[in-house]
Amino acid sequence: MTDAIALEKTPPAVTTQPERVGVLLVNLGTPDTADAKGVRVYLKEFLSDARVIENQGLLWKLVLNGIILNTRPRKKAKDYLKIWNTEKNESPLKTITRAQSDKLAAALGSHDHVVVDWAMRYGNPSMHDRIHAMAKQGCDRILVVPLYPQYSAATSATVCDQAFRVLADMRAQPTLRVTPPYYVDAPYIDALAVSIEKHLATLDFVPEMIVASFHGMPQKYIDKGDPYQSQCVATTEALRARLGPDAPKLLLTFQSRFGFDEWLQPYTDKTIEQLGKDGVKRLAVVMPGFSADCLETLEEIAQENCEIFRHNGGEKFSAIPCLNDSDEGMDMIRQLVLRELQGWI
Ligand SMILES: C=CC1=C(C)c2cc3[nH]c(cc4nc(cc5[nH]c(cc1n2)c(C)c5CCC(=O)O)C(CCC(=O)O)=C4C)c(C)c3C=C
Ligand SMILES: [Fe+2]
Ligand SMILES: [Fe+2]
Repeated sequence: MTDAIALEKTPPAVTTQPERVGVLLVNLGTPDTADAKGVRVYLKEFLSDARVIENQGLLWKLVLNGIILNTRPRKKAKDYLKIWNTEKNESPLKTITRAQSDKLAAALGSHDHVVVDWAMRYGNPSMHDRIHAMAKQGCDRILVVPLYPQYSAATSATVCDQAFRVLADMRAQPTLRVTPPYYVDAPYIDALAVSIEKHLATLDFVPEMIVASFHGMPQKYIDKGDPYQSQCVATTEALRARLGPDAPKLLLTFQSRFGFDEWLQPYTDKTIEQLGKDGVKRLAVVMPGFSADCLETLEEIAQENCEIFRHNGGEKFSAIPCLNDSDEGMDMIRQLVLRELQGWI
């Protein structure tokens, strides 16, 4: 015997609109406002996801609701304010993801039955709203594009979970495809190399080395089988090979540790501190795992880690912008999407 499912009455199975194909770019999410209230709402949704914090037991619920959500939002709101896009009154992650979506739509303009849109896994615009909007526009096929070059259950998998959750109460479901991780795809590695070379050419110094800093995760998730770390290693090796032997040495590290567990090592902040102490004077940092600049790149790396480096003897520091909506970054997304749309357009 199966439980009854409350299927929605709309949209109708037969639409008068032509069949369309949706392409939905999805990034992590970010608060709607740079104040404690906005950050609290966002963190509650984010940190209540069992893909992110796997043990959602009573102890975690007490820690989350009793401590984290009462202390972290105020502190983090101050950090968000430092990087906030005041013109649009939104977080940079939203501004950049929207720009990526607009530019991809323009690049795919010749395919007039393709609808490009963007969403956030946590917060707004929600995947629920954007998938329903696509269905209403007649998209009976949707390509979901998690904007994470390296797969992890905490990022890519939760996007898939959410997409299928949204479809769960639809009577006329669109067919879904999801782009795979692209951590060693040539267009991605090329785009990273070009963006690094372009950025270094704008500096008044040559870095002695480049730190390739990826978002970290608890070591125990890797021990249980998450392939994230090995994909970060593969990206770094491919990038090193692509940059060639004359480029500054590339050093792999992991940033953004959260909580008391052991996270992937070496830690970015400790490495940068040590490099300063060891006499390195000129440093650049690239963040290949982030498709768009965000709190973790603009505040944690470009501000906090720059301070750490200078405090420990470093002199020149530069955070290399993420691929964002740069020409090379957009060309990479376009190629990825066109490859995965094969047979649909
Ligand atoms: C256990 C907690 C976390 C895991 C696992 C995690 C993995 C992970 N995150 C990103 C990308 C981003 N994370 C961002 C912010 C952020 N991440 C965590 C925690 C975990 N992330 C928190 C609590 C926060 C919020 C800020 C804070 O309170 O410290 C962001 C930036 C969002 C923004 O608004 O700008 C991104 C992007 C990846 C790729 C990843 C898996 C490897
Ligand atoms: Fe994170
Ligand atoms: Fe952080």
